[in-house]
Amino acid sequence: MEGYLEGIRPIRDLEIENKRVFIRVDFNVPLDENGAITDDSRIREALPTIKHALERGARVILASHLGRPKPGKMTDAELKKLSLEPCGSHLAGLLGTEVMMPEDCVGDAAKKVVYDLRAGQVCLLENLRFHAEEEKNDEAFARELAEHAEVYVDDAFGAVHRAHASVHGMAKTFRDRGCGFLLEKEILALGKLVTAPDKPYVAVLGGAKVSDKIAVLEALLQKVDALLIGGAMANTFLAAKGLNLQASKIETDKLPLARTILEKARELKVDVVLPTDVVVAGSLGASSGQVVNAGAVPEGTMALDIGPSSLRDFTQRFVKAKTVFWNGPMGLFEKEPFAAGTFGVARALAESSAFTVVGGGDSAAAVYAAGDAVAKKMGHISTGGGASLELIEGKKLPGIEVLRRPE
Ligand SMILES: Nc1ncnc2c1ncn2[C@@H]1O[C@H](COP(=O)(O)OP(=O)(O)O)[C@@H](O)[C@H]1O
Ligand SMILES: O=C(OP(=O)(O)O)[C@H](O)COP(=O)(O)O
Repeated sequence: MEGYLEGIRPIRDLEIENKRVFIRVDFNVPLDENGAITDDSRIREALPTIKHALERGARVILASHLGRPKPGKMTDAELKKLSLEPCGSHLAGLLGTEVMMPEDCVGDAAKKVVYDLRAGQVCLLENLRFHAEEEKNDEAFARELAEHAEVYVDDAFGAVHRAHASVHGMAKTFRDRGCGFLLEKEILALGKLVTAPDKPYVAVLGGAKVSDKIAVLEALLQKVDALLIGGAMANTFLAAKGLNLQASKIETDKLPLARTILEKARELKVDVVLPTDVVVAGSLGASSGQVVNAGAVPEGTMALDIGPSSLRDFTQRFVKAKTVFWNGPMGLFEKEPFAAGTFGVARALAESSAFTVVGGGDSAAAVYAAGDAVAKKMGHISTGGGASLELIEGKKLPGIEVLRRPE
């Protein structure tokens, strides 16, 4: 896996005893309308790094963004909904220790909490994006954040594709900088898919939009032996092959691109497997669906899931595979009548002996929704949606590159 971790020191090699250690985490978790956390996996995944630092007597300063606040353009009440307070309280429960929470990430309030920390104590700064300077990678803001600590650790994989102050600008000011256990695990798992995947390598792509995933489709074509396409994305490909998908979600402006991708796949001898049957209904809110041949979608209906034959075709590909990457649901899996394809792929991957990597976003949520037993059997479930796709595309990510040190 040479390359991806080169020059990056893992936290276990950093001297952190009694030091003030800034750990950038990604606590950008989904919240319900009452502000309760609906999926705490990003917080749980950061625990090994936080515990490691606390057990070694570090003074731990955690920082994260939450959502996309627009400081100056949102009311105080709207901003308050994006406070990290629920994450801090939840973390305190998971750690069984107090988590101090200053009301800001910089300024006197933050400094007081940070400088009063004793060895083995932890604080969580307030949402970094309450300052517009965070997303602008503002130098002065980055310096203010950097003043909090002597060591910088990035464990926020979900945000490494952002050149923001807490991920990029401040990191380069530290001689002692490195990655946490989560970031290391993500880089190892996803980096292996880019550099040396065991073959046969199968990619399963789904979700709503071809346009969001063009770059990753093109990058994957260079690496994989088979590309299985489901979800609304498959509709566009089926339509590109001349099938009438009726009222299904299709990106008509992407039909030429889908044809180009199919052509390229033929040249590269990559098998593209599209659904042969689909589950259709008259509307997104329908209480049941009907399985039909992909070439016989009835007028006025839309394809909302892959059908059982398609699921069998897909599953068969996992049997011989040594590596599988999955991103994007196979259908409208949030609705029970259209969830079988997505959960079926999740269960089949759990049973497969291949090294299975699930890209973040909806596919990770679907794996967790399929149950603990399914999630535990995956090789790796990424905590980053956008970040995992950009890494798979082979892009250099600012939050990773900045951690490299030449010596
Ligand atoms: N056939 C379909 N018709 C309508 N919506 C679909 C279909 N297949 C998938 N979706 C929807 O696409 C969304 C996920 O798309 P996307 O954001 O591209 O995936 P991801 O978050 O995994 O990258 C889900 O909300 C899912 O319900
Ligand atoms: O949730 C995140 O991204 P993801 O939805 O692509 O996984 C990260 O926390 C980054 O957030 P951003 O896309 O608002 O910069």
